Amino acid sequence: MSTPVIIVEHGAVGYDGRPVLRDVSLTVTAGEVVAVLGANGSGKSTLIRAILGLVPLGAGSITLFDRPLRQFRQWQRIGYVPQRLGAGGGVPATVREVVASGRLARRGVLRPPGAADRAAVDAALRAVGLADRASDPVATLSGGQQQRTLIARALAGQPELLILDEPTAGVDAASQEAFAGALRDFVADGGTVLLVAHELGPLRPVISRAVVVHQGGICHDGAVPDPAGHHAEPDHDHVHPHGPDEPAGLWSN
Ligand SMILES: Nc1ncnc2c1ncn2[C@@H]1O[C@H](COP(=O)(O)OP(=O)(O)OP(=O)(O)O)[C@@H](O)[C@H]1O
Repeated sequence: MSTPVIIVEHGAVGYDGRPVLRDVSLTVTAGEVVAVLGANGSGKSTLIRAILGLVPLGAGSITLFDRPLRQFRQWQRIGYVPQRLGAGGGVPATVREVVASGRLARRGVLRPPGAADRAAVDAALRAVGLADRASDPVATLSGGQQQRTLIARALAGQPELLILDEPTAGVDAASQEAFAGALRDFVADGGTVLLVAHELGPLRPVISRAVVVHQGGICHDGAVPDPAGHHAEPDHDHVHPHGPDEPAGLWSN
């Protein structure tokens, strides 16, 4: 039996007293790539935000790397890529600077970057195919390349677990392929992945298991459903009702 990395037991989460997740149980073990699927507003993002401690559990429990979430402090073991780049536009950061910011949790803010930091940033840029854009301002990149920059930022921290919220939504085909390759390498090196997805596309062969969130619970946990399933269809109508509440701290620190 593989080592559990995430355990959610009977988790319930709501906003302003309105339940979104009622009874969710999920275990992700080391080396898995688990896709969280489900209709718009079913609570996929809420599930991963709860796992990251960004929204409180109303009931149940979450364990990360054998530690109750409440006591978990080793956030450098987890790389998180939120759904959107979010506010903060206008900051003329280069791709390298953004990716290098993924090292901060490891090296501390006051210590200058060393050879290991530079090597990790270079490796992350190569993994997502952006080494040649390292000196360019992020704002000059396409949406897909910006998303790849965020993924490289998470990889640069050399996490053991990557949590990604719709990493390929609205992303060009080349970026999706680059991302699938980066994920494959990450898992080959012993990493574990939990990601929210709508269309799996090139990711499909990398996914080892799918869970489908429906009506506050998990209605499927197993093989990746057929693409004919409504949430996996490429032309599935998908809108983003999210407000400006994406956790800026995890992006900007
Ligand atoms: N911060 C919040 N405050 C209040 N309600 C919220 C908040 N975040 C999400 N919700 C609501 O909770 C429900 C689940 O949202 P969530 O973002 O988890 O769904 P999702 O499955 O990720 O959706 P999508 O596929 O559209 O990204 C939705 O009805 C949403 O409007």
